[in-house]
Amino acid sequence: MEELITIENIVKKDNKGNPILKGISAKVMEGELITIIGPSGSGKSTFLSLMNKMADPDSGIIRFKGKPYHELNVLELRKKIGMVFQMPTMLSGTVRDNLLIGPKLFRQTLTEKEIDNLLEQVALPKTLKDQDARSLSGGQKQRVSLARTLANQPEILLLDEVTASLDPNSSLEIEELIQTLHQQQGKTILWVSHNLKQAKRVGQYTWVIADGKIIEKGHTNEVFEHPQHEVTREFIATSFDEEVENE
Ligand SMILES: Nc1ncnc2c1ncn2[C@@H]1O[C@H](COP(=O)(O)OP(=O)(O)OP(=O)(O)O)[C@@H](O)[C@H]1O
Repeated sequence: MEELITIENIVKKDNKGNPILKGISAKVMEGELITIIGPSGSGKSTFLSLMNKMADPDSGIIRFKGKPYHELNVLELRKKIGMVFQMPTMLSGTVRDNLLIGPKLFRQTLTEKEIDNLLEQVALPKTLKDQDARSLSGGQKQRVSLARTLANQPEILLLDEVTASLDPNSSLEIEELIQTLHQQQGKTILWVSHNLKQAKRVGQYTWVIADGKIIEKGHTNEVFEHPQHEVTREFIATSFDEEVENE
């Protein structure tokens, strides 16, 4: 399997010069589904935002298929490495209009059949394409948001807490859709999740980010069942307790 993203010792500072990411190195291989967990404020979202060049590291290098990010066209990169966020933002217009946004950036369009296929991939009825996107439910908006990213046929999906704003049923449905994309289409996925049960359920590999560093990475079951790092042990124990209390 090809090495898609290579991350070499990246440091990212906040606007006051304090480091948020303190030297992260890692590799993402084609077809992997990696869940990223860690305490609040540890740098997970910042890390993900560097992966599709929404921000640049202060030092270190990120490569896509061996090519440094700074040599790549940003739009092309974001087409190949798509991102979905916690809060699905619908632009004004219909579901169809929203799905056409990405291709339009490349002076391309989608046929009705392609639109139908995208809706099918995210388990939305075709009839929804003429509906005002802003009138949809939270779960439907997140599906459209996912379909909008898929319209660019990305090789990698970056998911930042994509089920956190959804009710438990919608959350599970989105989770299943993403797993299907991984299993049936072999999509490579980096998935930041606060929900540890979800991170454990869906992950093939898990990275733990704490205080701006990856302190642990490995097969998901290993990381959850036999964490090597004391911070991981504590984080998993306390977070699972909180999740149980919140149910
Ligand atoms: N643009 C910014 N300017 C200044 N500080 C920032 C900026 N973005 C993030 N930070 C800080 O960097 C740290 C890491 O934030 P980040 O959102 O990446 O963490 P996180 O692990 O995703 O947190 P959470 O789990 O709560 O979403 C935090 O202390 C945050 O306040």
